[in-house]
Amino acid sequence: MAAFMKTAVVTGASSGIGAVYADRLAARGYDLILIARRADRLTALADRLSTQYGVGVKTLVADLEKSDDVAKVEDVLANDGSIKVLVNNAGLARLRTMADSSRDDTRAQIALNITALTRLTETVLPAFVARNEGTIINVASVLAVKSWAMSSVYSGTKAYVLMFSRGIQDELANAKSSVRLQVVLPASTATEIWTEGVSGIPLSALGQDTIMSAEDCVDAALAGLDKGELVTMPSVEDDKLLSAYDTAREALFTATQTGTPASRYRKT
Ligand SMILES: NC(=O)C1=CN([C@@H]2O[C@H](COP(=O)(O)OP(=O)(O)OC[C@H]3O[C@@H](n4cnc5c(N)ncnc54)[C@H](OP(=O)(O)O)[C@@H]3O)[C@@H](O)[C@H]2O)C=CC1
Ligand SMILES: N[C@@H](C=O)C(=O)O
Repeated sequence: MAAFMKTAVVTGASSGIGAVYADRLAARGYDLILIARRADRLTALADRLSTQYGVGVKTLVADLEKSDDVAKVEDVLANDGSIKVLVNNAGLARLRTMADSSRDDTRAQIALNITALTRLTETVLPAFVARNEGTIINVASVLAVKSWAMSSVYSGTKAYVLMFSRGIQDELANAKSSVRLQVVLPASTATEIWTEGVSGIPLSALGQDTIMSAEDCVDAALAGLDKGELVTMPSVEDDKLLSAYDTAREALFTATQTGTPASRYRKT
């Protein structure tokens, strides 16, 4: 039975980008498991999506910064063979300098953006690989390739998401697997992350022409998925920039494989 059903899991579905993923995946006929902390938001979204699209929607209230709650989610995911898509979207930004950051802010970003995403990926990946089907979408950020003075920890977590995803993509390609992993790097998107209480920066402080709607972001990301992209940057017009970045990265890595110190470091 599970083989004929298709369920998508979306973390951080109670607002912003995650809520739009939930909507778009429901429109594509997926039953949903929606995860976040705010039960009221999840229930309201579940009611709307099940009515609008006629899909089954379950909600799972979990604080993914907490190991026990992640374990609860892992348990659900590990025992549901109908899961075909995991959107690792839940994320937290605390944009402030290290001097102004608390250790709790740092811990929370690492726990949610890195640890929970890794654990949920580890949970679904073996079953996807065994069935040779399934899609993981990891939401990183353009701040995976750029660190500001105020984004050291956040950028570090998103660089992890990018590199973690790229390694798994190589692994899947080497195994000629049909399992897909797409990593999405949104730029500034109009969501609740841009509030004093979350990132510490209100949306009004950003260049207004740099902000994308969450709907445009997710629709572009899904268009990238449909095109077979591994890395999708919804706001980048010139896609050659991404291939140039990858080429430079590969060239730099290859140049490290010499076994000898570079001449500028040798005593003359
Ligand atoms: N908006 C932007 O400019 C950009 C966003 N991103 C990334 O997009 C993703 C979605 O963020 P966005 O939609 O913008 O922001 P929102 O703040 O609107 O959404 C964040 C989602 O994550 C959930 N979440 C936060 N903390 C936890 C937690 N401890 N446990 C479980 N769920 C949690 C929130 O739900 P709840 O509070 O109910 O738990 C909410 O559903 C994040 O990974 C973010 O880093 C990347 C680049 C740009
Ligand atoms: N989520 C944003 C910062 O808060 C970003 O990634 O740009």
